[in-house]
Amino acid sequence: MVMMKTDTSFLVWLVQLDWRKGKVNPFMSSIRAKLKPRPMPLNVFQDIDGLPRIILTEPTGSSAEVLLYGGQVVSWKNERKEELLFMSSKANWKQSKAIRGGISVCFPQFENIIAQEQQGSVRNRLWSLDRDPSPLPPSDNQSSVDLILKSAGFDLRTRAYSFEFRLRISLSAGKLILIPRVRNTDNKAVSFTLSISNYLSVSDISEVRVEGLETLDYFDNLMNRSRFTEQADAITFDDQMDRVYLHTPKKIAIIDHEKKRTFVLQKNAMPDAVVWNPGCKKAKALPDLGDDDYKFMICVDSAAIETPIVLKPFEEWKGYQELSTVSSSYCSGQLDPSKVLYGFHSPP
Ligand SMILES: O=P(O)(O)OC[C@H]1O[C@H](O)[C@H](O)[C@@H](O)[C@@H]1O
Repeated sequence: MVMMKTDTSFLVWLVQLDWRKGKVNPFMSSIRAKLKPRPMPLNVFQDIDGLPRIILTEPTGSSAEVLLYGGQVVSWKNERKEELLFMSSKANWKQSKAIRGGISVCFPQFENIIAQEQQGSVRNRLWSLDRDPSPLPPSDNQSSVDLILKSAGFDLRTRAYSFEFRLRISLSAGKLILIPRVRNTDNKAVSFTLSISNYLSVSDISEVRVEGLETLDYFDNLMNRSRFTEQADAITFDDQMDRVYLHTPKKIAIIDHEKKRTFVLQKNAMPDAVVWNPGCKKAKALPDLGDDDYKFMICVDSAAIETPIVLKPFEEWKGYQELSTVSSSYCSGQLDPSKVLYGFHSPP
């Protein structure tokens, strides 16, 4: 038996041998296949509600959990095992409705066109693992997962067209990245709106400021979608809020004074941002939200709402969202929000 120093040099030798023979030897091919570095298996398990759940981990100790149901991220913990996403205390974990909390995709429409399937139906469907995420490189199975939802067998009713929705979810130290892609697999042009709905966990909504949206125009969903211009220096919350901010900068900071933590949301190809907190009254009216849960959550979503995305047949749209956290001491005046939003240089 020939012993080689490394698997790689042995493989090179096998390839050269096959090449010299001008044909593929099945015996050699099977040895080669066995020696090929195998990707680590995905960490998938069934939770108590029978929902397949994928656990992502990375070397500093942070983790994320993703459900095939809805392609939804239901947990993101930092290296100190603190949960960063909000999950409703009354979330419905059965496969019938969207799960209130975590990060979900609202597609192919943001508005509530069909009463039973508010904000798009992809969050109420069982996604699959995407074995071929190309042209993205294959993902590292420990810290990344690729999901796909194809419209085949999918009753869109008001929007009967075919598409493939791919979603890569990647975890790294202090960061959670989502790359949504939509391919039009129909033979006609299609249009859609979407949002990546981020339920962030906060200490107390009255202690939260959202920065980066000042001076922008927004639609107020609580005022029949009337258009206003933001006058405040930062968004603060003392009641229900439901707004779509238009043409936002690529970075938005969500500053939690009490926790001394700032979430930084960075996004691409999704020009709008939804800011939602149900406040006390609406929280009581939502059957899958605890009465006091509104205090501990804020939704800041990456979205494309004002101008629908139009795809020609077989064209693909690709978005990007990155969530990260930085510790902050805003209440003691140490955090300069412009540094969080624009780095250490002043905005141009
Ligand atoms: O109850 P859902 O369909 O999950 O929607 C929850 C909320 O999502 C968004 O933020 C919308 O702007 C709100 O109008 C809506 O109430």
